[in-house]
Amino acid sequence: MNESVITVTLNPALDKTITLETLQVGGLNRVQEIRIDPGGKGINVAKVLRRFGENVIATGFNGGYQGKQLLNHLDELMINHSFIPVEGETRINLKIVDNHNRMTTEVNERGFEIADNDVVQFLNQMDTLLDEASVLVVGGSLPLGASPDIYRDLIHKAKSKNVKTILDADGEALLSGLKAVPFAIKPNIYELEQLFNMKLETDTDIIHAAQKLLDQGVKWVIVSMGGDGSIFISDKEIIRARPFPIVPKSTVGAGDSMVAAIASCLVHGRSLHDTARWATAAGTLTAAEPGTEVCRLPKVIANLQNVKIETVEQK
Ligand SMILES: Nc1ncnc2c1ncn2[C@@H]1O[C@H](COP(=O)(O)OP(=O)(O)OP(=O)(O)O)[C@@H](O)[C@H]1O
Ligand SMILES: O=P(O)(O)OC[C@@]1(O)O[C@H](CO)[C@@H](O)[C@@H]1O
Repeated sequence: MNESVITVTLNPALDKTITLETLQVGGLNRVQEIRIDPGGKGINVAKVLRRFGENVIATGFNGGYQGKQLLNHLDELMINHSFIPVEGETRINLKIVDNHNRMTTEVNERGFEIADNDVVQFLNQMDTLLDEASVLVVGGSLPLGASPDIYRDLIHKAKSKNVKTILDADGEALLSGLKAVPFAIKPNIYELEQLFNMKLETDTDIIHAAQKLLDQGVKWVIVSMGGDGSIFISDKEIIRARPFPIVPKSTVGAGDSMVAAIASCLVHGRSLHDTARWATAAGTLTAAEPGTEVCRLPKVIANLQNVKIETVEQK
C-alpha cells in the first residue's frame, strides 16, 4: 500500500452544473444539460488521487440530506471518507456553463454552520489520521463558525508529525494557513494578487511575489493562470509550464487536479520538474471534462510529454 494522503474539505458541496447555449442575465434561460458531482476542493483532489491509484482519505464536515448524497457519490467512486456529521445541510454550488462563450459562472452557497464541539471531534480525528499519512491537503472556504486559524492549526499539527502539507485557499484562510508555513501552496493568479494586494502583470511580477513566500519558508509555490498555464517556483528552480491544446468544457476542479498531482508527486518523491509536467497535464485534462468531472491516469500519462516546460533563469 502507498503512503497515504488526507484531503480536508471543511465546506464540501454538491456541484450542480447546468449548461446553457448563452447565459441571459435577467432573462429566461433554458437548461440544455445538467449534472451533479461531489465537489469542494479537497474532495476533487481525492477524486483525482483515487484515479491515480493513491491511498487517499477525504475528511471534513458534512450535513443533512445533501450530505448523504455526497457520501453516496464518494462511495460510488470508491473513495475512503470519514466526515464529521454536523447540523444543517451540505451546500449546493451552482456552476453555469455558457456554451457559446465557453465561460463558466459560479454561484457558491455559504453552507452550514459548525459548532465548537464539531471542531473538537474533527481535530481529534485528525490526530489519528495524521499518524498514518505522508501528505495533507487542505483547501477551500471555511464554513461559518470555523475559526480563521483552523488551517494554521491543522498545518502545525501535520508538521509536528512530519506530514508534508499543501494549502489551496484564498483570502483569510490562505493568510491563516500561511502562518504555519505549509510545504507547498497553489494559488491561482487572482488569489496571489489578492494576497499581495497588487496587480501581477508579468511572469517576473509573479516570480517576485512567490519569492517573498519562499523567504517565509514555503518550499514550493505553484501559481496557476488558467489557459496560460502555471509557474512552479522553489528556491532552486523556476519552471514555466504551458498546457497542450484542448477544448475547455468546464475548468471547475482544474486547479484541484493540479493539487492532486502535486500530492501524488510528493508521495513518489518526484522532482519539481516532473511535478510541473504531472500537475499541468492533470489540470489541463480536467479543464477538458464537463462539470466537476476530473482527469484520468492513462490520459495524464499519455500527455506528460505534451506539456511545454521552460526553465526560467533566476535574476
Ligand atoms: N482554458 C484552459 N485551457 C487549457 N488548460 C487550462 C484551461 N483552464 C485551466 N487549464 C489548466 O488547469 C490549470 C489550473 O487552472 P486555473 O488556474 O483555472 O486553476 P484554479 O483557478 O485553481 O481552478 P479551480 O479553483 O476551479 O480548481 C492550468 O494551469 C491549466 O493547466
Ligand atoms: O467555496 P469554495 O470552498 O472556495 O470553493 C468550492 C468550489 O467552487 O471549489 C471547487 C473547485 O475548485 C468546486 O468543486 C466547489 O464548488
